[in-house]
Formats: sequence, structure tokens, C-alpha cells
Amino acid sequence: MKAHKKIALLPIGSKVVRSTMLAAGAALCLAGLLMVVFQFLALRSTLLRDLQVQARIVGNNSTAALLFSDARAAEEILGGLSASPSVQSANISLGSMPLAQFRRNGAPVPELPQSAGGESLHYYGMDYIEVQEPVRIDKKIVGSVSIRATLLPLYRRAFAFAGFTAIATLGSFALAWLLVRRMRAAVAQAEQNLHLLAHVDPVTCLPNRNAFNDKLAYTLKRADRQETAVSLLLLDLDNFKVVNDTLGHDTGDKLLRLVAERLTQTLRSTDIICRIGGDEFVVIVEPADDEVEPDQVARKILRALADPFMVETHQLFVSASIGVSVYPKDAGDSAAVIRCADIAMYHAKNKGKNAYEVFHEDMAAKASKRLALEANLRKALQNNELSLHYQPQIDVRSGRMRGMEVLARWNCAALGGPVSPAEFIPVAEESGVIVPLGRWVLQTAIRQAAAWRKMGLLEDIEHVAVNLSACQTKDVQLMYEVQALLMETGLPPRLLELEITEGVLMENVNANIALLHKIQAAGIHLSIDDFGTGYSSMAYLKRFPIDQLKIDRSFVNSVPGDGAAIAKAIIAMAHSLNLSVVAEGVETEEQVAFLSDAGCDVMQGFYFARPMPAEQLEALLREGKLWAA
Ligand SMILES: Nc1nc2c(ncn2[C@@H]2O[C@H](COP(=O)(O)O[C@H]3[C@@H](O)[C@H](n4cnc5c(=O)[nH]c(N)nc54)O[C@@H]3COP(=O)(O)O)[C@@H](O)[C@H]2O)c(=O)[nH]1
Repeated sequence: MKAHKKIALLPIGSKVVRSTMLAAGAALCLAGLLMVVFQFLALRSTLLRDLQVQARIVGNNSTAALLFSDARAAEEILGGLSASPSVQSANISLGSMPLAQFRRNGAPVPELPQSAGGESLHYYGMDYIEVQEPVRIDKKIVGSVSIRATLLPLYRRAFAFAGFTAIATLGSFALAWLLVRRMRAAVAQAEQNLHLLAHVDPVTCLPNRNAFNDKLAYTLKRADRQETAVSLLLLDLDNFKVVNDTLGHDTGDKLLRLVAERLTQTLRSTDIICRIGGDEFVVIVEPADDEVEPDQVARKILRALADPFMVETHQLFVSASIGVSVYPKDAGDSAAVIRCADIAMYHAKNKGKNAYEVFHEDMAAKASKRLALEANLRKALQNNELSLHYQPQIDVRSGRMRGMEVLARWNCAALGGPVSPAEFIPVAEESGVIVPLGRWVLQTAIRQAAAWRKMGLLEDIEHVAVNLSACQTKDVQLMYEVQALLMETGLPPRLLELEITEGVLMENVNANIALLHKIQAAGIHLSIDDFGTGYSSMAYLKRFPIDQLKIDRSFVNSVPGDGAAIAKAIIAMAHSLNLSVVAEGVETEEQVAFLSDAGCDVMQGFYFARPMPAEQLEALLREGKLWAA
């Protein structure tokens, strides 16, 4: 997988983190400095208190020496201060006259002037401190004791403390830095994961829809600057849903990965491949020669997907419908160029899948026609523009009408006349209009059948068949509504047949099996329409509680030629499962002969009768018409 190997780390917050670390470092240094100053001041005031205590002790001990002006005794007392290493010098004064002195290694003597009021004095020099305490006898000041001490040991301790604080600060800073780095790495990883989630499809590792939008916008801008063209190929995998529903999502995901790999191997490294939805991929090709290149790329993709994919033990075949549009030829911005590719893809799907279509103007016209169709279809019910036609189904052996298929018809005033169901039913399905439309068809058909039954016209008729669309099979109200209608009209459930196409059944096998069981439990007849086109297997058929298979018209069309073997196989298989077989779209005598020989039970087609309004069918019922088969 190519486009996402390198996803740059986002610089979110890196500046913030750097400034925060700097601010934290500065705050730590300032705090360290303040602690050192505080420590120094605390030590200095402790020293001051110690010296003052010592001076008072010396003063108390010196009263006798002062009384008798005994300098020797005073010196002896001062000598006791030599035990204090910080004391440099001291003196005892009698009045203002020095009586005795102590000096360590020629240190200067205390210089504090004699206090006039006899109060304690002290003075801080740069590297020393001096204190002076008065000496009293009977509250009368007779002299004073002055001590000078060095501050150097204090400085040393303060420096030691500063060193320790600096190491602690640096250590804390380094630890914080390490933690922040680790946190940054974790944040960067989280950012990277977020980026991946936001821009990369986790199943295929291809850029996702978000990334595609960014890349397309960027590519179109570059194409504008360089005056080149860009092709957009929108790929929708045909029948991928069947794989997902029948083999499970894990297998579906593996298949998607293999498809992504194959696309990556097939296309040029400059082509941008993205997965933008369940089974939707998109390829941006630039620069494109807007006449030739998109076709070639589309053909290349279809060829590459033609080989089977091995997923676990399953050999899976995947085809794609590809819509191609070219910027700026078809559209002038990202949204429009995507819309054009989408319209082209829709045409490719309608072409019968495993095909590509390059967008052209007519398609846009068709797309707007489709929009008009949809808008009018929404009003068709209120405007009473819908009606039902009925097509007889003939029992091959007796030549009698055995059933009939109900087919919707739409005569649209705004669009100037009848619109074919082949055109409006798919639009109704895609737009959801099929739900109210299908409900109306069921109501009208059941009421009509009940009326005919009351007239005694359905004696020989086994079933009146109504088509169910994909949307209707998902409508949880469906069964309640059908049963309520049967109750209301009194039509026996066995007279109603519901036709579900094989393709719709296989779209969501498990949910549909549950629905089929409900239909069967209600006593309603069940038929699989368009059989042979929907990839079901014998194994599935056994699980479906059904009564009948309708061989798809495409096979009937080609009997006794290419479709012969398939038609025969379907008839044999259906009979082996005790199912009756209807051949639809029977148009020729030859087809009738072939299908009769093959054992087909019932036939329906223009050879016997076209779909007709209720009055005409009623006439046939009254007549009890027999067909020569
Ligand atoms: N969910 C619903 N689907 C409906 C409803 N009404 C119709 N349809 C589906 O629309 C498709 C087209 O229907 P229509 O144009 O009515 O075609 C039917 C027949 O007219 C046609 N047919 C019958 N015999 C022949 C024949 O000999 N030759 C020939 N070329 N065409 C023939 O086949 C259509 C019936 O097909 P099927 O249903 O598969 O039996 C069609 O898919 C309808 O099912 C609706 O109310 N709901």
C-alpha cells in the first residue's frame, strides 16, 4: 500500500511545549535562587543570634574584670572565644576604653563605635559581621563586649546549598524534559493514529473519503496551474454485497484488501487510489490526455479484476462498474467532476455491470430526466396516475389460465404519457417511493382478486402474483399490512403469490429467509423471480421455503439455443426440490415446444397474452379461455 507509508507528525503544540519547558526552567532557576538567598539570610541571622549570646556570656563573665579593670582576667575570658571558629576578633571595653582584646591571625578588631544609649548593636560587612553587647552591673553600664566574626563559612555553606539546589533543579528539569518528551511521543503517536483514522481506510490502508476529497482538490488546483487535465474513475464492485452477506464481513474485508492490492499493482504509482465507501473505490489519474487515457485505465482495471481472488478456500470473482469523468472538460470543480463520474458509473451499472462508461453530456440530460421522473413519481399516487395490468400464466398441460402476474403501469400527464415500469420501478426503488407504490399495488391487486373471487371467476386460478421490491422486503410493516388486507377482503392467502427476485433474496440472505418463513407461515404462495441471474446455489434453494421458480426471460429468449441447457437444468433442479416452474417472456411457438418438452409447468409471455387491464382479464376469466400449448 503506497499512499500512506509516510504520514508526517503533526507539529500540534510543539511550540507550546517548548515555551512551557522554558518557562518551567526559568521558574525552577528563580525558585532555586530565592531558596539560596533565603538559606544564606537564615544562616546569617542564626550566626548573629549566636554571636549576641556569646557576647552576653562574655559580658556576664567579665563584670569582675571590669570592676577591677583587670585586663589579664578580661583577656582570659575573651580567650574562650577561640573555640568558635567563625570568631575573628573581640574586645572588652571599659567605658569607651579598650580593656582586653582577642585576635585570630591578625584579623582586624571590631570597629563598631561605642553605643551611647547602651543598646545592642550589630553591623554586616561584605565578609564579616560585628556585634556589640553592653555589660551592666546593677543596671549601670560599665562597658561593652564586641565580637567580629567572618561570614566566609556562611558563604561556603550557601555556595554548597546553591550547588545542591542547582543540581536538584537541573535534575528535576531533566526529568521533566524526559517526561515531556515521552508525553510528546505519546501525543505524536495519538496524533498519528488520529490522522490515520481520519485519512486512511482501515480495511485496505488506502486513503479514505476525507483524504480523497483533499487529494482531489489539490490535484485539480495543480491541474489549473499546469493547464492539464485530471481523470476521475469511480469504481463500484458488482455484487460485492452478495459476498458480504453470504460469506460474512471478514471475507468481504479480505476481498476488499485483495482488490485494493490488485489495483495498486495494476495502476501507476502516480495514480491515486482511494476507497471512499463500502465497495466504492476511486482513482485520480493526472495529467490525463482527456481523449484516450481514462478509457485505457478503466479497461486495465476491468482486465485486472477479471482474474479470480482466492479468499481462504473461496475462489471469488469480482467485476466492477466504472464511471469516468475528466476535469475540466466535463466539470469545473471537485463536486461536479465527482457527480459526472457517478452518473457515468450509474450508466455502466445499467449497461449490465463489468463495464465502464465515460461521461458525456447526454448522461447529464438523462440524469436530469431521471430526477424529473422521480419528482413526478412521488406525485403519481395522489394524481391517480397508476394502474394495474394483469398478465395470464398458462398451465402448459391443460391450456388453462392458472395464474396471473400483476404489473404496475404509470401514465404520467407531466411527462406526456405512459412510462415503462422497467424505467420507473428502479427509480421508485432508489428513491424509496416503491414502499407506498408497492403498498398501493398490493392493496389494489388483493381487492381486485377478492372481487373476482366473489364473482366466482377465480375457480381455476391458483395464484395472483404480486412483485415485491428489495425495499419492501425490508419493510417490517409488510406482513402485517398484507395479512390485514387479506382479512379485510376475505381473499384466502393461498390465492396470493409474492414474487421476489433472486437478486433481492441474495442481497440479504438471512433476513430474507426469515421473511420467507413468515410469508409461508401465513399461507401465501412464494415464487423466485428472474431465477438464474442472482447467484444462488442449490444449498440456498434448499433453505428457502419457496413454492416456485420463474426462469428468467434472458434464458427463455435463447431456447432452444444457448439458454437450452440452463433452462433444462433449472427445470430439473426445481422439480427435484418439488418446486413448480414458470417460464417468463415466452414469445414463440418454438420456445413453447421446447419448454413443454423440458417439463416446464407454467408459461407466461406475449405468445399467450400481453399484460392487460383488469376489465380485459376479467373478460378472459369469464370466457374461461383455453390456450393451445
Ligand atoms: N416491484 C415491482 N416491480 C414491478 C411491478 N410492476 C412491474 N414491475 C417490474 O418492472 C419490470 C418491467 O415490467 P413490465 O414492463 O411490466 O414487464 C413485464 C412484462 O410486460 C414483461 N413480459 C411479459 N411477457 C413478455 C414477453 O413475452 N416478452 C417480453 N419482452 N416481455 C415480456 O416482463 C415483465 C415481467 O417480468 P417479471 O416481473 O420478471 O416476471 C419487471 O421486472 C417487473 O417485475 C410492481 O408492481 N412492483
